[in-house]
Amino acid sequence: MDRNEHTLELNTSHTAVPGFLVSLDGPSGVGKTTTARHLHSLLNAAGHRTILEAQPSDSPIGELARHSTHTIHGLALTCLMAADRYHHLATTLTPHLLAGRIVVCDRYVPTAFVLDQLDGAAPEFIASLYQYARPADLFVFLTAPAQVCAGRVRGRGSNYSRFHHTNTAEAERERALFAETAQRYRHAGLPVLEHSTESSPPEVVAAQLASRVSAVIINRQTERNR
Ligand SMILES: Nc1ncnc2c1ncn2[C@@H]1O[C@H](COP(=O)(O)OP(=O)(O)O)[C@@H](O)[C@H]1O
Ligand SMILES: Cc1cn([C@H]2C[C@H](O)[C@@H](COP(=O)(O)OP(=O)(O)O)O2)c(=O)[nH]c1=O
Repeated sequence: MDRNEHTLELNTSHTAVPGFLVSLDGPSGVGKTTTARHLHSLLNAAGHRTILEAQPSDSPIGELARHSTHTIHGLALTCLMAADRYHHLATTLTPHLLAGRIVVCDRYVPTAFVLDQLDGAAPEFIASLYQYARPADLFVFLTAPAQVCAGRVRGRGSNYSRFHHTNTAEAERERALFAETAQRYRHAGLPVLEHSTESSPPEVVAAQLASRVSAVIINRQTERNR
């Protein structure tokens, strides 16, 4: 086992907490925000008390992080994103989870493994930085080919972040790092679900994902009630 896998495995006491954290990660333009919104509605409609959150968060730290990718680089940006993530966990995610809610989070720690590496941070450093962050109960990785993601980013417009890749070569580097990160998480025994957004419209992608996510939530609830 290498050091990253070890660090990823350390923190598993969260499974005793009543709520359920579903994270959605994947390359820019893959459809995280669109899918997360649909998933939130579908899970609520299915009777799960669900909250929609996103990272960077809407706190002052998150707003600074979101709009600083052109002015803050490297380890400074890595640490700013981590400060936002720990603050978001303490002030928002953990209270919702303790109240037994399902939280859908648009980006979580897996994004750090990709974007912070693109900005020069070593994976060992990223793993160590997040050793105290509660793992998600289900890590969803949305997938699509790089040219599809880059095309969607171009079509969406309003690309204020350095990580909104419109160029297929950059999008491919990002896609490959997300695939590697999903593999790293799987290897560490964490619950990973990969779901393609390539060939179906957002409502269909989200409906298929909602039924996969619901099954995992119900399974967890059954285990807890045993
Ligand atoms: N399944 C899909 N099929 C086609 N287009 C999609 C799909 N999901 C999202 N989109 C579109 O792709 C663009 C990027 O989606 P968005 O949710 O903003 O991605 P992300 O949050 O991953 O950057 C948006 O214009 C959105 O409407
Ligand atoms: C959560 C997170 C976001 N970011 C960057 C990626 C995003 O392009 C940027 C702004 O986030 P956001 O406004 O949510 O855009 P996106 O739709 O791409 O998620 O912040 C990081 O660099 N590291 C992180 O850990």
